[in-house]
Amino acid sequence: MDDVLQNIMDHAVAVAREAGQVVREALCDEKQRDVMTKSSTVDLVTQTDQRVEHLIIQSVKKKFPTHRFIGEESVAAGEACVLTDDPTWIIDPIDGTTNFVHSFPFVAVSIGFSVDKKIQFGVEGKGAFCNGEPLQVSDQEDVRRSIIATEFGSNRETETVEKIFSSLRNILNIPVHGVRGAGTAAVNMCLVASGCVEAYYEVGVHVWDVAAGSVIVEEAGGVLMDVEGGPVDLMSRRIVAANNGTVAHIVKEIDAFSPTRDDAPPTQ
Ligand SMILES: O=P(O)(O)OC[C@@]1(O)O[C@H](CO)[C@@H](O)[C@@H]1O
Ligand SMILES: [Mg+2]
Ligand SMILES: [Mg+2]
Repeated sequence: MDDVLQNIMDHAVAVAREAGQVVREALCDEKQRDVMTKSSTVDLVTQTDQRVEHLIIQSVKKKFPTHRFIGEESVAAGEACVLTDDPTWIIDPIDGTTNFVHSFPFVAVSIGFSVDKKIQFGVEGKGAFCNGEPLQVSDQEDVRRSIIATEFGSNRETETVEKIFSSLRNILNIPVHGVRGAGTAAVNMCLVASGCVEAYYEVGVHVWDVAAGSVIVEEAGGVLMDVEGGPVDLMSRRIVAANNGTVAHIVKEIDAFSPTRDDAPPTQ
């Protein structure tokens, strides 16, 4: 990794730790978990999400004034969600806000950094690490001996819920050892990277949920795919992250659909 990128990554790690501390403290303070809603009554946000995103963006802007941002809460406030070739920080200040609101203790501060529309950190084969320890995906080749992670998302339209359950039924019927969900895409992807689960899939994620996790999975030796096979498109809101190409064949069991893309022009 060149010095410039290393410098950017060091800053990302430092600001993620600072943000994590704010989230940790807010978990113990009911007032900081006061809930508001966004696209639906189950799409939650708190002042802490907004505060943490602000903290990260201000900190980065000070050091790298020309860089661009895609932040979950900035997009919710009306900013464009467009990935250009420019250096861009892709931020989910709290991935797992529902967990956070309920003190269910799995949340992540998710920060990805892209240049030329490619997530950069780790792409040079330097590996993925958790507190200095290298991460490695599971070597399991048999999907029947696998744990698969997924989520139910926040879209409760009948047709969407039917498709989610249809995929889940197909996967359970393989049969797999188990199905799990941490309530956060970023944590699910880190679980794939650390070998605790063999694969994670979801339709309905956003680019800020998966940008950082995608490179962590790849650097830990895993593969990314679209839910119908083929290359993943981080703006498509569909993802499969697996330990290897064999387990990634769960794509055959997924009842795929196409939510509105993250980079779709706003409707008038
Ligand atoms: O809203 P948040 O807490 O940042 O995102 C969390 C989450 O709902 O986003 C994904 C679906 O959009 C799910 O994987 C995950 O559970
Ligand atoms: Mg999220
Ligand atoms: Mg979030």
